[in-house]
Amino acid sequence: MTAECCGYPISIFFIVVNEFCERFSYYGMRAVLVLYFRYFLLWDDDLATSIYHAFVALCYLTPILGAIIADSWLGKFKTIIYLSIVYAIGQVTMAISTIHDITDANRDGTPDNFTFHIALSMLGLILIALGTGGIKPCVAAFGGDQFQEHQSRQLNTFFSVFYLCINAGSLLSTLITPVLRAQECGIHTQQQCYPLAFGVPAVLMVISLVVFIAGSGMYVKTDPEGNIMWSVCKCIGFAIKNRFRHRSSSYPKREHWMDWANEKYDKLLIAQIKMVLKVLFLYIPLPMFWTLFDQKGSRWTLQATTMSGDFVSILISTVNPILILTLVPIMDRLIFPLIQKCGLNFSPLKRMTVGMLFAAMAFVSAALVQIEIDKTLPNFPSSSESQLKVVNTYSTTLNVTISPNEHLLIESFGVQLHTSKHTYSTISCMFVNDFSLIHGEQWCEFSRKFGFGASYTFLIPSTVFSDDCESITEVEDMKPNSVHMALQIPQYFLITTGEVMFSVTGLQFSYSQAPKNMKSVLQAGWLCTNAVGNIIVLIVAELGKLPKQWAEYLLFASLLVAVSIIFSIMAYFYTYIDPAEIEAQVRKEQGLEPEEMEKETLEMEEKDEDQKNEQGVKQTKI
Ligand SMILES: N[C@@H](CC(=O)O)C(=O)NCC(=O)O
Repeated sequence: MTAECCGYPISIFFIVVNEFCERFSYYGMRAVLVLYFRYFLLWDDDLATSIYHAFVALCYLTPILGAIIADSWLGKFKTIIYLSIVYAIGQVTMAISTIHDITDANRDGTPDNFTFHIALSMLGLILIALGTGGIKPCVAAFGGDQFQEHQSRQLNTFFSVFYLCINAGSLLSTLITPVLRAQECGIHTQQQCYPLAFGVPAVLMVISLVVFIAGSGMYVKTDPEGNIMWSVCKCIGFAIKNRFRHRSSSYPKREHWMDWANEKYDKLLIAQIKMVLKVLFLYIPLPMFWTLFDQKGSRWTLQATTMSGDFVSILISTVNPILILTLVPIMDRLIFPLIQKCGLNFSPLKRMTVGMLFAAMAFVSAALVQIEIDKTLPNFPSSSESQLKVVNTYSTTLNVTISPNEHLLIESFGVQLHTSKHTYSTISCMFVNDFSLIHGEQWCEFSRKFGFGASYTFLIPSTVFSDDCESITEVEDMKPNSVHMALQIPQYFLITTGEVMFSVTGLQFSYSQAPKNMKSVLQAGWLCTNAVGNIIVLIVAELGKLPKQWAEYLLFASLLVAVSIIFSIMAYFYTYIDPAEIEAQVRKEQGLEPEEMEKETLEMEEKDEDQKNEQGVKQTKI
């Protein structure tokens, strides 16, 4: 019997605090990672973005490794501890790799040996990906293991609270670590403080580990049952081979193709594999949701850069966790109970379908915003056009004729300021409020707000300093961004509502439909849908360039609607199961472990019928 508080096992307190600290560590490090690549390692945008995406994809591929280790070898508890140690070492390695003084022998403020910093940071990132991905399927499943049969309502609430902790950690760290980076620190020279920005997440990871270990005495720990993954693969392989051997129509058909493993494998294992395969089959369309969802970090952020509003990047990266923190309680406490009161069965798979439709609507909203933005963007010359700018400083209007077949020779001008030889300069700046021209003791100052996205040309006559600053003419080549970024709020609201319906429910569903010894494996399968979704984004971004961004948004929205229709059909034919009951039935048929079975039957009878309805559970025999 585990210690309880308000109907919840006390041990889950340690698990949710552990998750909060771990997610703080992960998202905090991620918030400054691209900046570190760009401004510390001095990589270009493309390399920085590619390595960043490769790292994120790796983080969602390693869960399968963690699940195999947990379910087959070490058990969830030990796997979480060992991989958290690897994770913390990775974070510390990463933080050390950002100390510029280590290789700054000439003390000029920049590292002298970039290879050292690159090698150390790559090692750190690999360890972090192994750690964060490895523990990810185990922590949620381990949290679920703490609940007993009669606590199914509390179990659902746990998954929501778990998701809240993820987003609280993400929100705080996304706000804090960029501020830490902006501080100055160093031994020989003062530079932007990357060691602090990466060091604080490393400390949080150590705290996360300590909190998890502190709860040791209270956890329900289930032992791994041998190398389950290997047995599963062998059993599936045998069923396929056996089916092929008996392909002639003279052999009687079997109810399920996995029944062709009956000759050699335990009925219980076959029943468990059937449960897992049914859920994995249902996962096939799911990556499409993540394909859209993960574009909020790329396409939508880029969209925001063409809109007006200050502090865009900080606000944008926190909109999602802020909305999650508000929407999860509203959904759990208000919307879902209300739907249930109306007598509607809003089962997990229906919620996930509706979640997908919300994500599709978010992309329609993004397309509408894009159409508004496009109206305000300047027309850039296409690959078959040139653009001429004629600045007429003559005292009267001139006619310009352009001969269509004439070839233009475009000269490039020097771009250095403060030298009299150069006549033309281009400066791109952020937050320009003051702009001064200085010539010896004389100066002209322009003090006003220059809009984001705008481009200005200042025509300076040769007489300016003998005449006066008024003779300078300012031309607005490109208008400032005028579509306000507040217009993005509906799309963020829609995608986050979709996330709550899809992701939180998917997490619960993956746990509830998995046999006891394969819970982490199914969590890993669930996380893999995210990795595949990210890979689709990379492929589509590379291959399918549509001429108009809004058209691409609509294409993604239509694809997700099509996928959600397919998913709803698959979901219609899916029968919710209670894995424990099926396992007990199989054991009964095998005449095994009577005492154990009696206990399970008793527990099942005690189950609250209402709680079953809430989950839309229909008992069935596989
Ligand atoms: N909403 C995201 C967090 C974020 O993007 O800030 C989320 O909950 N992700 C799930 C996770 O496990 O990190």
